[in-house]
Amino acid sequence: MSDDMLLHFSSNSSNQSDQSSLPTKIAKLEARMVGKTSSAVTAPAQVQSTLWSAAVKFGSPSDSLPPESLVSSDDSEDENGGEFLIQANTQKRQKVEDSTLFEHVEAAADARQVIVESDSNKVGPDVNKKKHGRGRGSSASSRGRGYRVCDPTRMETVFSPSNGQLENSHKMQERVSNDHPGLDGHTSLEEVTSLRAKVAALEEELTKSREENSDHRNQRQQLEKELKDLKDYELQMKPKRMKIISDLLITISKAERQEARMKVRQDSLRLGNVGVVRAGTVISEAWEDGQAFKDLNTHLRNLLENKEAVERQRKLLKKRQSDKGEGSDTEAVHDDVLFLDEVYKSRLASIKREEETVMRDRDRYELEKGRLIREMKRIRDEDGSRFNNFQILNHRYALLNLLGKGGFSEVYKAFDLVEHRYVACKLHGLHAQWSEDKKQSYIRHAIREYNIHKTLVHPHIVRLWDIFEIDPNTFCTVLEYCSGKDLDIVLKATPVLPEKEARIIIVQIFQGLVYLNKRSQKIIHYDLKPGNVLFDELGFAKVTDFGLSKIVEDDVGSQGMELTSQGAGTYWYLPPECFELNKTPLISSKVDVWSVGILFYQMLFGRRPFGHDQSQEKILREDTIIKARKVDFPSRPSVSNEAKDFIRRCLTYSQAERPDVLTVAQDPYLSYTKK
Ligand SMILES: Nc1ncnc2c1ncn2[C@@H]1O[C@H](COP(=O)(O)OP(=O)(O)OP(=O)(O)O)[C@@H](O)[C@H]1O
Repeated sequence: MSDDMLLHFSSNSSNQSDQSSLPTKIAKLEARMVGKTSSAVTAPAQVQSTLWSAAVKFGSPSDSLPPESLVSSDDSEDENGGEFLIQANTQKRQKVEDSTLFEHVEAAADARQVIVESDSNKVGPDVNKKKHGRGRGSSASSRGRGYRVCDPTRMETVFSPSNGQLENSHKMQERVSNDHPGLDGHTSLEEVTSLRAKVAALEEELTKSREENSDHRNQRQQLEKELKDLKDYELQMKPKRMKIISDLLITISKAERQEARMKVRQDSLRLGNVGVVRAGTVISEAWEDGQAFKDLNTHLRNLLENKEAVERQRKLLKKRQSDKGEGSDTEAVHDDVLFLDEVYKSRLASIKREEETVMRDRDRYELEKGRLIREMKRIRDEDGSRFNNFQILNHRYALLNLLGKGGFSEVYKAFDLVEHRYVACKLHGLHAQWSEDKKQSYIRHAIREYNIHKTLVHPHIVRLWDIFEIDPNTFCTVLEYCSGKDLDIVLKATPVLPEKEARIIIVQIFQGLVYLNKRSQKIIHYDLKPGNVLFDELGFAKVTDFGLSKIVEDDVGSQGMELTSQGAGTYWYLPPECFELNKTPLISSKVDVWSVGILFYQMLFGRRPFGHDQSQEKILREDTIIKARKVDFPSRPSVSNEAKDFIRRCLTYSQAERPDVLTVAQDPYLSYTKK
């Protein structure tokens, strides 16, 4: 809005001030219209142009007269139309005059509002928010009126900030009153008074907002300082907190170690221990059975003696009967013999039942003995380990107790003090006496394994979190911790699993394998065996150990990739093609299919189908797997025909005919969908 606005307004209102002559003018115009003189169009056109100009300047589009309507009225050749035009224009003019007057007062008020707002815009974000709320209300009302767009830049040209905007708004108001006598009325004075009150209230609010703003700034500074102090404190406390957590974990682990050793001592008394045996000058270790085994053996011996005694008596009875011959009182003798024989038979049956119970107990003790021997070995390995004193590795992994020792590594349960979770730290040690070449080859192998494993993220594959060097001869890989033991330990405790349980394990392994085979770079695990299937606390099966894994390159033909590391792996679980000696074998994901078939068989029948009782060396020497053309199933335990057929498919001798991982994954036997 500018001075133009006032100018237009005053020109318009001067027309209006000439109201006394208006009826005369109208009469004249009507007379001309009746005579249809050319001037009949001119006079209303002037009125219209003034009105239009005023309307454009002040009226909202909806209230104002659009030029077309004026023109079309002008263009009308109809007599009555001409008369109507004059009346209509007169009414319209009156309307515009009224509205411009009203609009003008409001324009002044809004102008002040804008000034206050533009001032408050400089106050700060919080105040702005408040003002925006109000601003939106104001602009909405402007929209209703149409033309009064709250444009601070336009307003500033009228209300120069040189002497203070609010002062200017007062002046503006005065100018509006002076320029337009129509505003001197009672209503406009009231309006002005109310506007002044509004301005005063807004000024007060502005002052308050400024104060609030300054308070907020102070508060913010205070909070920033507090945050910084907290961060400093956190930084200072972090090592202390780590220390407290690791101390607590160490206390728990020490208690666990003590408990484990105590249990081993107690179990040793019951089940046996490793004793030192001297044979001349040679000292060796040998297992000595504990009291439970001794008692069991005594019981068995007694039962055997008892059985022999009863059988002896039975034989004598039969002999006596035959010695007495035909001449005796046959009927009475016969009854007596029958009676005694029945007593002996009954006793023998009872001895047999007792023997069976004792044998079952012995099997249970044997399993406990196996667990005890493993635990003894673990404790011995833990005691002999150089990592057994609760070190914190890489400033974050608190080593706790040894989980087990593999061929070249020790696996410790550990706590990640940064991520606050249990992990398994696998410590790979290079033997000091190894040649440099062997060390380098081992490191290359481990890095390769790490590079394969680190990219694998799947619920049925153990996660690899980290790798770091401990010293030139030792490095550590950090794995997802699986608290539920591995399948090897499970099968040693319970050699035969129910089909349902075995099947769900196989399904999970296949889900992991499908993931490996759907990646852009397919992976053959190549070392699937019970020890490489771990369970988490919820019982989810997870595949681990990618030390022998192969990445299938893109350019590999349909037959598979060349097996360059022949001889590695665990022979019970490898398919016939891996033992091919005449040429370099070609392998594919079908290797893993065979291995899972063996695993499934072992879970169901408690033994491996090929070379179960043979050593690795004997399997190789006797070509056990090369001869493994057909799989046989024991009659017990009973297993479904579907399971047997599935195993047959996995153990298809011919590599070409054996299904690959993705095909087996579709096998109906593995499907859990409702039929
Ligand atoms: N991520 C893990 N979570 C829990 N326990 C684990 C984890 N990884 C390995 N273990 C346990 O640590 C022990 C040693 O594992 P490792 O893989 O070194 O031995 P292995 O498989 O017996 O030997 P190798 O790999 O040399 O054949 C095993 O008892 C295994 O169950």
